Amino acid sequence: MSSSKNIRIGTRDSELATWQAKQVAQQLNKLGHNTELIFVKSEGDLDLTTPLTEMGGKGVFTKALDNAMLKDEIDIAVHSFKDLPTENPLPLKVAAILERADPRDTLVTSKGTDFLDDPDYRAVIATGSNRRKAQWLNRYPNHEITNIRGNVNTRLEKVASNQWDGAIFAAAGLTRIDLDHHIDAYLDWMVPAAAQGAMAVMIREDDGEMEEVIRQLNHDETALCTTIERDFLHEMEAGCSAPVGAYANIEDGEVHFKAVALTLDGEERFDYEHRVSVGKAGDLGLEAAQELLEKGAIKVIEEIRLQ
Ligand SMILES: NCc1[nH]cc(CCC(=O)O)c1CC(=O)O
Repeated sequence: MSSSKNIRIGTRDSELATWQAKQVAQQLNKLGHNTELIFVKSEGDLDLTTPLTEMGGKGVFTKALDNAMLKDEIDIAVHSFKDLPTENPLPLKVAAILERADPRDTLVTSKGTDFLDDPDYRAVIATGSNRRKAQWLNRYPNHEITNIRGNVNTRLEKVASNQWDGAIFAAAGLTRIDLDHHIDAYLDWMVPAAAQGAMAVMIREDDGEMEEVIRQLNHDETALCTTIERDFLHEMEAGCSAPVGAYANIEDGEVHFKAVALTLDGEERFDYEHRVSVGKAGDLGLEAAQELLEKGAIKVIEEIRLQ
């Protein structure tokens, strides 16, 4: 591809999405390509009142960018990989998965974390995610979860104004936009969302020229791990609103994979944990889903369908 033509990078206009798109622009600039950012508003950003779990779930943040790409208004789209549905019927594909940042969930509090040690304190914790809600209630059964929407900045303001005891955020989101000083605790015990902390770059399926450029940005280890996590999610037929977590990482040539599915009230959980050599990790996501469904996690999926 000639380096004089701009690569049109489509992104949502939130601070986090813009940061991520700029990151991709920088990497492309380093490879000698010119770039421009094109901002596209998504349904998920425009409607801030409907709970995410009721917005038709799949693709509320990605549909507008998909359409812009299909109409040839942009060449590539940058996404938080965890926001991308595992099923994509459109003639679009992921051409690169970038190196993952910190995958952990974190707690931001209004008055410190001491309340976590008081078993009688009935804390109110804000999150819009069923995965975070179910895992939190599993660990802190007498706490209350309140639903939230809105971008990272609005959610932080509400914690600061003491409306809640705390709210849960992805470490990667806060760190990328320099707000990680708000983090009061890293929730190492919480299993992250599939692909949390990773970015994906999408292209038109038939755009071979762009594919050659973009695939240079791929980070192989991140791609292997997030593929296992998303295979698991897909095989569970769980969708992004399910109380399901999945996290794979590579240590000493082995893939370590953890997956969890919980009932929405957090009372029941189904856990999977396994290590295999990198060469044998291809089917880990599928195996984990089959094992958990057999163990009883099918009820988690049925519960989410009835919602
Ligand atoms: N659901 C929105 C969303 N999509 C990606 C991130 C953070 C960045 C990432 O996980 O890659 C966030 C915010 C959050 O979960 O707190």
